[in-house]
Amino acid sequence: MKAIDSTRTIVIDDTTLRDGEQTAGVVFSLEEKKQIAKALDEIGVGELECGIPAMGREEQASVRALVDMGLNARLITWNRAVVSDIQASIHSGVKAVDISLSVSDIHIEHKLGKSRDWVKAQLHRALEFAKSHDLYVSIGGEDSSRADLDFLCELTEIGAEYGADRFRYCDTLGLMDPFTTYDHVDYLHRNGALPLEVHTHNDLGMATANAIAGIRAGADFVNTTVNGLGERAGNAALEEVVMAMKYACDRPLAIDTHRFVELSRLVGQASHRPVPEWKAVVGEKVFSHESGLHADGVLKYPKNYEGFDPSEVGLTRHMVLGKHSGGHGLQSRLQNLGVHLEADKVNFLLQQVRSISQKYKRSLADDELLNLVAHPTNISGVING
Ligand SMILES: CC(=O)SCCNC(=O)CCNC(=O)[C@H](O)C(C)(C)COP(=O)(O)OP(=O)(O)OC[C@H]1O[C@@H](n2cnc3c(N)ncnc32)[C@H](O)[C@@H]1OP(=O)(O)O
Ligand SMILES: O=C(O)CCC(=O)C(=O)O
Repeated sequence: MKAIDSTRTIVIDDTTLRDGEQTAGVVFSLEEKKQIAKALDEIGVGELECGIPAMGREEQASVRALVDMGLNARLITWNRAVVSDIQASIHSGVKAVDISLSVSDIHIEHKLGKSRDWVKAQLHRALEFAKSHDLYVSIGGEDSSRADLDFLCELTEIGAEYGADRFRYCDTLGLMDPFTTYDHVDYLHRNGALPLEVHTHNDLGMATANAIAGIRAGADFVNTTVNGLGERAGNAALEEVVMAMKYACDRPLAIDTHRFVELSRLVGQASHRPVPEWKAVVGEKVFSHESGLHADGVLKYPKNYEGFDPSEVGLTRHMVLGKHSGGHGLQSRLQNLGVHLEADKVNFLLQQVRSISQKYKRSLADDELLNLVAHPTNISGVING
């Protein structure tokens, strides 16, 4: 497995506004799209895949409105390998397009009803048109992970000949594991003729791992969505890929992570897909500590049980009292509340905390703890609600 060379520039192409909005039932208003685009741009995301102009006038107007914001990020649209789709993108004002074609035999036969030769000819036609309009082009290899890798290499050669800028390897159905993703992308990196982009889906829960594997194997562009929104089980989550690059790969990207939670909540609301409390990196409770040994460890030195500081992504730490608590965690909580008890009283209180937590199947609030300190033997009398 290769280390990620520090001289490589890895570009995030975030597709919250395209694949994210393709999530069944999700629609962003123009105002929401602008807020999301602005926030992504401000934190340093390099590219935004921002819509599908072929859908019609309203989508074109929203892409145009994003273009008019004058963001630093490159705006790119999704297009079939069809001249009229690309024309619609030009009409919307973007200077970069993803030109997508199904590349697996399954799709070529059973979706397009065509042949590999048709795919090559269609790509050629679309590229000639796009390049005659000076567009930056990523070739979108839909269903690449089920395609013949040598056919993909052939497509990159056609792409290079007609001026395409990169090839997007798509695990469209999210069927890959990181090891095979690595092997495929590595093969294309060594034998293909274009820089690579990876687009991974989460159907087997491996989108982020596969995105990282693709980068390790040589892809310089990676697709993400905020909260991992996207078709079916979603895409690789922006916040996960960025934090994994920093902490799993020792290769931080130039992204301001402090606004991840703000961005996550914005997209959660706009998509009507609230963010689960346990969502990796941005879930409200992913820095909550209840278990005795963990709480003790965190109180002594947070890095004992936290991979990074919660403030780095805009979260805060919660110390929770419940069934699994230990004496140090309880003592610390009491001290924060201005209560000082001897060790034997703390031990007794801890047993009461356990009983309450088990009986009511939850943790204890501060006022319940204070009530318990005042009335240590009256368990049912100290509980809220
Ligand atoms: C894996 C992905 O996420 S790819 C992105 C998919 N995103 C979307 O589909 C969302 C937006 N899509 C749309 O608004 C519409 O589907 C449109 C505007 C693109 C096309 O609409 P319609 O013309 O009504 O066609 P419809 O979607 O029903 O069918 C798709 C047609 O495009 C063809 N097609 C599909 N992909 C491609 C491609 N990459 N290149 C060329 N043709 C394609 C299909 O074979 C079918 O053609 P047919 O009519 O000859 O059978
Ligand atoms: O660019 C493409 O070809 C399709 C991208 C995509 O959304 C996918 O394959 O899942």
